[in-house]
Amino acid sequence: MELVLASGSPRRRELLSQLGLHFTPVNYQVDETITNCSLTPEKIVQELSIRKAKAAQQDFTDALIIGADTIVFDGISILGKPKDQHEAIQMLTQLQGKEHQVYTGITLIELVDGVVKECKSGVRMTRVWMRTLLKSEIEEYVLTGEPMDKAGSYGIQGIGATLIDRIDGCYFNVVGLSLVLLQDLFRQIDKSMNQFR
Ligand SMILES: Cc1cn([C@H]2C[C@H](O)[C@@H](COP(=O)(O)OP(=O)(O)OP(=O)(O)O)O2)c(=O)[nH]c1=O
Repeated sequence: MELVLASGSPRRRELLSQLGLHFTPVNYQVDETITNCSLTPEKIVQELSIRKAKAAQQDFTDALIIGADTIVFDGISILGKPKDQHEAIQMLTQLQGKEHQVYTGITLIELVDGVVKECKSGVRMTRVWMRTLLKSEIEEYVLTGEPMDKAGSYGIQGIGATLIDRIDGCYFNVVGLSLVLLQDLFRQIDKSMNQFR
């Protein structure tokens, strides 16, 4: 049985490697549109992590597939990755000087002989406090390019660290993959990470 990470995110790949796991990274185009506007942030990341894990199913027969999704919620709107620099500036203007929440959903699908044996999902939320930012600081940060592939338009693990006052909850959840949640999902389906080391 092989471990498959259905994600194009370099952060998620680094985090799995950090655990000493051997895995096959794959990246499929998944429709991330949410049509049901009444879905909670929890339900959205759960649903999208399921879609991402399912997309990889077609190419494997015996595998443990990981899918994940991260969004930012400030109590008003749900923020994904910005579509351009203008939107990144808008998001950071909205988030600065207050608290927001980062939600990451993870789904594990166990495939045996091409059939789904187990499918488990979980969600973690981390509270993040961003300091007050000057317009010029936001513009300078966006020009670094760092925000462009990140939910909420910042990366806590990079230059974005200088924008964050404090967090409450799992740091890795903000970066895109709560490792303690991943461990818990392995346990729920009676799998050990050691099998993939
Ligand atoms: C808030 C925040 C998000 N992020 C990243 C994590 C995710 O990679 C990304 C959110 O987008 P996602 O759609 O969750 O993931 P992705 O498009 O990067 O990869 P894939 O769908 O193929 O798995 O934002 C950071 O790296 N640092 C942060 O501080």
